[in-house]
Amino acid sequence: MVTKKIQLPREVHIGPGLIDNTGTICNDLRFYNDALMVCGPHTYKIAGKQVIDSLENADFSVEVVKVDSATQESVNQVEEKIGKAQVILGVGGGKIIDVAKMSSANTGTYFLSVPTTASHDGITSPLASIKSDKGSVSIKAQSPMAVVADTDIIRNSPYRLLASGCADVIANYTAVLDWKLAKRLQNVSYSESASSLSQMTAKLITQGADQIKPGLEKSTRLIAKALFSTGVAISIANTSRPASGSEHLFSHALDKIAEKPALHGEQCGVGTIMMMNLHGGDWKCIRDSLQKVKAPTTAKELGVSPEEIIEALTIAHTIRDRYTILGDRGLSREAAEQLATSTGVI
Ligand SMILES: NC(=O)C1=CN([C@@H]2O[C@H](COP(=O)(O)OP(=O)(O)OC[C@H]3O[C@@H](n4cnc5c(N)ncnc54)[C@H](OP(=O)(O)O)[C@@H]3O)[C@@H](O)[C@H]2O)C=CC1
Ligand SMILES: O=C(CO)COP(=O)(O)O
Ligand SMILES: [Zn+2]
Repeated sequence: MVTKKIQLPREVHIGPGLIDNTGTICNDLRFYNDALMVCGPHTYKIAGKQVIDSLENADFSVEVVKVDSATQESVNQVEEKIGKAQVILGVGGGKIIDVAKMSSANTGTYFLSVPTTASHDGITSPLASIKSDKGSVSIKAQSPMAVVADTDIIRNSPYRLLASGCADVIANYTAVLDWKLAKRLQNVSYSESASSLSQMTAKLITQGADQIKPGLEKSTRLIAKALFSTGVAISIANTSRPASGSEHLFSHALDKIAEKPALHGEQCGVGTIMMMNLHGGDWKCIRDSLQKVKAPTTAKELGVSPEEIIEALTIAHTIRDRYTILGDRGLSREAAEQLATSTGVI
């Protein structure tokens, strides 16, 4: 009988003003004395200082590492500062959470996920996306012991980041189609429950798209919960497959070649339009949902050139050894141009 281990967050705290409870949440988890906080230059000001105050009020001594990319160098930088810390807190967007997640796993330290926005579905997942010149790899790290999601901070984050989070969830549609295809053609390991949870979560966003508005607590909660449950799907699958397929390969390719890439979720959303077209599905419905939540649907809105879109489409299949609708040979230049044109992306 095949055995399986599913790692999930132990506690998920969501609500307004929760950031000030970070110290007591840590104590309740039996963490004391030393903590290491990872944040970015912006998120330090937005939430980092409050996290430090809360931890110091709970008698922690806090070390801080500021990083600006989700690279191995950043992970090393955090690991060098680990000292006697029992817990690493990632306070920020996706790249900060990935660096904290990876360095905590490498050093046998616990991890707390403190999202300052709802832009990506790595908040609760056990995998970290680490970047290098060669592209992006998805590495097994660990799930957070707790998530502390302060909806005041998330609600007040730039709406563009929240729309990007919606698009990262909408990408689940093509990710699941790619996963099913890979199961049929390559017999890859597949989980029906992870796949169903991922699809159902994407539906929550597309069916609720009309209600998603900037500044609303209710919208913030909907997006955050959708990102959490996508993370749970990733945990169940033990691979990012339920949330990352050809549309993500396209986004990772853009990150590699574009002069000024857009946000992760934004690129994945545009990728979903095109990959859904390749799957023969209802790509117009994907585009309309993205438009409703005010996420980009064109190269112009992403701020990348038509040429960069075409190039990313032609190299996307080389990014990872992950079978998708792009097949082994990927798209020819002509096919890529036709796809981007016929879906209105360029
Ligand atoms: N592990 C996983 O399963 C997953 C990982 N990812 C990864 O996550 C990353 C994408 O995450 P994303 O959050 O889009 O990008 P970033 O982490 O790059 O964050 C984007 C920007 O938003 C800023 N920011 C964050 N919160 C706030 C706020 N409250 N107010 C103002 N600015 C804020 C950040 O500040 P600062 O400069 O201070 O950091 C940063 O400049 C990618 O690297 C992607 O691969 C995505 C999905 C799943
Ligand atoms: O972005 C992700 C899911 O939304 C993580 O997936 P990757 O495996 O593509 O890094
Ligand atoms: Zn993603």
